[in-house]
Amino acid sequence: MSGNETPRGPVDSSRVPRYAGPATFARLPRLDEVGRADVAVVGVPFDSGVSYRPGARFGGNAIREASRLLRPYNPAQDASPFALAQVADGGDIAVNPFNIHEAVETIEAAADELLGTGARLMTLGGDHTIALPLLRSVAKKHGPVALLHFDAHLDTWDTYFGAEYTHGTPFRRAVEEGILDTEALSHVGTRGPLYGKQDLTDDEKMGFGIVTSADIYRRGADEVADQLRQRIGDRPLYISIDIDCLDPAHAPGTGTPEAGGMTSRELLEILRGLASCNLVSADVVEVAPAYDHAEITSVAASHTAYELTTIMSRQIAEARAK
Ligand SMILES: N=C(N)NCCCC(=O)O
Ligand SMILES: [Zn+2]
Ligand SMILES: [Zn+2]
Repeated sequence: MSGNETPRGPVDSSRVPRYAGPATFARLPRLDEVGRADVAVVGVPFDSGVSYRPGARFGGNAIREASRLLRPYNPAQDASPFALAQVADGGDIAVNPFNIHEAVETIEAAADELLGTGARLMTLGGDHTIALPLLRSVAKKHGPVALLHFDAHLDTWDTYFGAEYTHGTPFRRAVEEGILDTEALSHVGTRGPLYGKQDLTDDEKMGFGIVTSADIYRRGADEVADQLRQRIGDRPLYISIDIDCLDPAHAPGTGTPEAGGMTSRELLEILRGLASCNLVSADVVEVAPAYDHAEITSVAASHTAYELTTIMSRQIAEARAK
């Protein structure tokens, strides 16, 4: 969309019931229907990097299904994200499930192509392995980026069974590759048992700060968001959200659940508190619908992607108005 075209929004739910027709994210047009987008929502059906329960390859489509109920106006951010900018569903990146190295390359190349059109990416995973190629691509465009990583887990481990590309290792690889701005890296929602204390020492050496799920409970979402915002400043920011950052009560449909997590309300409120950050792209990963009930997890993930999309759309509209 150029500056003065009106974005094409979702299917009108007062004319076509929201449960009818194919499920694109938020019932938005497909990318090939609008030509180009300011925000491209893409699925990455890949889960060959998991260490425990598989099934996140089905996450993107589960989120799309759950997102049928999203409405066009977001009161929490006082914005109509799909009117402010062209948001479109770019479909899935087809990746090889039998060759992780090839899959990682395919994801990076597809992200390069989409970012090359000027779009920001809202990626629906897939397991957390996919954050590495996405960050590589984003860093090619913006240089090393600030990272907010919402997750029960650190995902800065070194290898599993000798494998360097897994869902527990993307952020160590990213630090090694110099694609993250090590002055502005935070995990949010961290909790649960580790392999040893060294995990934390290593993680700190890489430059990460940690806001545990207990910190969020004690200090509240607003204070946490303020602190994160200060650390990030106006750096280009990537937000990676592993849905297992939520308590299993709020997100049972995931592969490596850990008790004692934040609520979906806390996650959404922290994100809203980051609305002024320069969000260049984001992902929501690790939704595994086979373990879900009543779409609890995919509803939470769809609202999470909606808040992230709203932040990006508002910034695109503001930049255009200048
Ligand atoms: N990224 C996610 N969801 N989990 C990583 C867990 C790695 C482990 O099994 O220790
Ligand atoms: Zn996790
Ligand atoms: Zn993760």
